[in-house]
Amino acid sequence: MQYFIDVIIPIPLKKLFTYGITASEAEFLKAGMRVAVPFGKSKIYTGIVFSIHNDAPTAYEAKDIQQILDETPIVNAKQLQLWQWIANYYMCTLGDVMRAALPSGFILESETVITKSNSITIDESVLKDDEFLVYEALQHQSSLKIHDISNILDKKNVLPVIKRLIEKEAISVEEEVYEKYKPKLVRYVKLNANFSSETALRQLLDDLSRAPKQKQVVMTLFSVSATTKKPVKVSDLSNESDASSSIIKTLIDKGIFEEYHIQTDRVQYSGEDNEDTKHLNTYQETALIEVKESFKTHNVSLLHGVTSSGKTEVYVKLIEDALSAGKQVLYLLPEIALTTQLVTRLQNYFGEQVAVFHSKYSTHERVEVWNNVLNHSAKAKIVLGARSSIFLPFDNLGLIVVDEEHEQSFKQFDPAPRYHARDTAIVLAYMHEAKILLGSATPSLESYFNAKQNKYGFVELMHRFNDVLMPDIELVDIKDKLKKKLMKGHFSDRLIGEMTETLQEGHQIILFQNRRGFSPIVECNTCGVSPQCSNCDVSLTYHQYRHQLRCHYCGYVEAMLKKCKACGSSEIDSKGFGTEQIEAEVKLLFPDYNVARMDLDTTRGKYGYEKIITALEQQEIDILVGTQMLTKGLDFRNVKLVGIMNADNMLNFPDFRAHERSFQLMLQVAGRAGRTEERGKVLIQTYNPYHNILQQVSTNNYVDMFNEQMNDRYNFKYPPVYKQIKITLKHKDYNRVETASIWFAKSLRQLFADFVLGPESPPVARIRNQFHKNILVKIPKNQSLSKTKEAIAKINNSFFSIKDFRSVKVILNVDNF
Ligand SMILES: Nc1ncnc2c1ncn2[C@@H]1O[C@H](COP(=O)(O)OP(=O)(O)OP(=O)(O)O)[C@@H](O)[C@H]1O
Ligand SMILES: [Zn+2]
Repeated sequence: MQYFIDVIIPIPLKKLFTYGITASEAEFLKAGMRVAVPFGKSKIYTGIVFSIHNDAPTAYEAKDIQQILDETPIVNAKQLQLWQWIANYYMCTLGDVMRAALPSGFILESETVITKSNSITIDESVLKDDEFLVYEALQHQSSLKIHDISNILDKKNVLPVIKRLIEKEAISVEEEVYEKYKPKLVRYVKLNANFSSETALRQLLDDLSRAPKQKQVVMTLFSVSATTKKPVKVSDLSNESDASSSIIKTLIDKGIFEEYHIQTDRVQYSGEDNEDTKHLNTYQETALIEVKESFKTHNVSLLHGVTSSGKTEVYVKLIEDALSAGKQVLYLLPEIALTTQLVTRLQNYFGEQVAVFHSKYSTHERVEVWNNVLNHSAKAKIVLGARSSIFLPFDNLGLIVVDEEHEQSFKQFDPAPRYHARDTAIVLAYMHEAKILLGSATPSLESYFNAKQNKYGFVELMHRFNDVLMPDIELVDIKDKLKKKLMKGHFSDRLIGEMTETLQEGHQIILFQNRRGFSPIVECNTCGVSPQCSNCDVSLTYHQYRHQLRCHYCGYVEAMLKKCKACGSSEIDSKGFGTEQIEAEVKLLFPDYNVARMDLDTTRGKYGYEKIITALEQQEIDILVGTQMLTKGLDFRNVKLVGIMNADNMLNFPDFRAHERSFQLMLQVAGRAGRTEERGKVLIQTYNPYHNILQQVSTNNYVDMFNEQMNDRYNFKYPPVYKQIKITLKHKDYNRVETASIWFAKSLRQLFADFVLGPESPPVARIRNQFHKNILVKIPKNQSLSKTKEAIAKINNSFFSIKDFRSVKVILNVDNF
């Protein structure tokens, strides 16, 4: 009998690839293990075993695998099931999903770069001959590709050697990957078990009466362990008892204390201010009961709770329940909201059971969390993570929380899989028979719609914690202010007045400047030409700080012009305003106060964002100017005033969700004001104070907004009323992409008639020298989504059988909003 495996390879192949294995390999292998497999002429990939069977492929001769890389599966059956759902629903390949799902540390492949490990020096005698050859080569070259190593060793299958070298910590994969891989060990002490009986203990204290310092330390250990019920760090004990570490050492040497180590996670949990969970107020209590009640009839529930109502505390109670039922918990958040603020809050409740999963972590840190979840480690009972944490190897989920569920960043736009983490999490919860709670102060229309349709359970929490009033929101008409000459730069007299008062009272201020679609561009005052990116059809953005012009699409940079390239005039002006300019103006208006700025430029680096947040918390900053980043569920104690510099540019953004998003954004920023005792104040500057959305924002009227927007969605056939698939075609030759997109749209129209829109050139028609064309397919509720996708996939296949179109890139984006 012959044995075969179907393998997922991390490249976009339409089908799984079949390889031959021996009978004993067949016995050993399980789905979810990694194997090294040859592919194409000389490539080797890390693949995941999908299934084991006896059917030889008919279209090709199965090659043999090179090597088995795992002893036990690193991907479980539920994950493989989820991967299939994603590939199917989002119209991509299992290879695409695999690449997104696995931390890159798990995927060795031909393109992998190997470097010398710089952390330790290796005892060369432990290296086998082939290992030594590679190791030595790396003493002379800074990095090697896998095929270089193949050449050095003169054999094809080099992955086992590399794997051994990694295990011996002699090499690193992809520079940063292994450099930080050194578990941090923290010293703890406990009382030796010999003294656990009361008599033994009394005896010990008697014996120690002649060593009062030591006795004191023993007593402190007692009281500390009694209050925290957690492991006691040597450092904490030394602080608490005011004793030097040498006294603790004496106690350890005498066998009275036992010393032990715990490997701490990368995100340090500072067990110091160990809080018991807070008591819920009556509103929260009611909401909690209602959520539990809704879970009796629904798997998914939506918690609509106004800003600062204390949704987090409600989640905490639900998490406690899931944990005590022995289940795992996933707490999903938008990337940017994953700050120490929330991490610390949860760690105060759940200690080291919380693991954090974040894209700013090195792949090795991610591998570590992966393994902790896989092995049911006590350190990963709760995973707090961004989008990609839905891919972790859970096998026993009891609860998923999706906080800030309206956030757009849960959707991955590029590359494939173009999945939405909230929607995928719902499927994940279903597979585990777990409950899932979506929470937001400003729910997405689709979730609220589903709740109204009773597809989801629905719970409201409409009171701020502490009974603080919702902030007072005032609209300031800048057109009128301009006419009356009451504007200084971008600041109205109202805003300046409120700012002055707030600062005098010792409170802090947040100024919000939406950047999207309104970046500062440069224009020649003489001929009106503004410098364009040479690769993309957009104007370059002016960055004052570096005195540069940049393209936000491709990253192109040039120095700021001295003269207009078109007419040579030196009268060049910057139009529009970004955060930088607001910051500069504030500094002039309020020279005696500390001003800081938070946007993509100031928050690079792993902790860039957190540094600014901490500075604001510590009140080192009086006025913070920032973009969207400011909106993500942050909790500040002393911010009293929020200014929204210009509401109009977000409202006018060409997107069917622009109004919904503006509403969410403004209410979220407004929600940062007045979260403790005093009511906060929000000023919104606008040219159009009668705009419905602004009226709805100022009265905090979600329901009005919902009804009005839903009306538009019905009328114009948009989600959540219709489903939507966007097809983007790209090519460097405009004519080719145009012909191709016309062909594609025509084929679609034969099936879907009026529900096909386009092809259209997007507002930015050329990016990185590629021309784009978009086609939109709208799918009414009564039309089968899966049949529609099948039909599109078929058209896509015929498309690629046309020779002229083969070089055109086609992107399918399901739920592209
Ligand atoms: N039961 C409680 N006891 C004590 N403090 C509480 C309680 N509930 C909430 N708080 C405090 O109130 C503040 C707001 O709570 P939280 O951050 O959970 O609100 P939220 O609903 O998540 O708001 P947002 O949607 O704006 O993020 C926090 O500082 C929190 O510590
Ligand atoms: Zn560009």
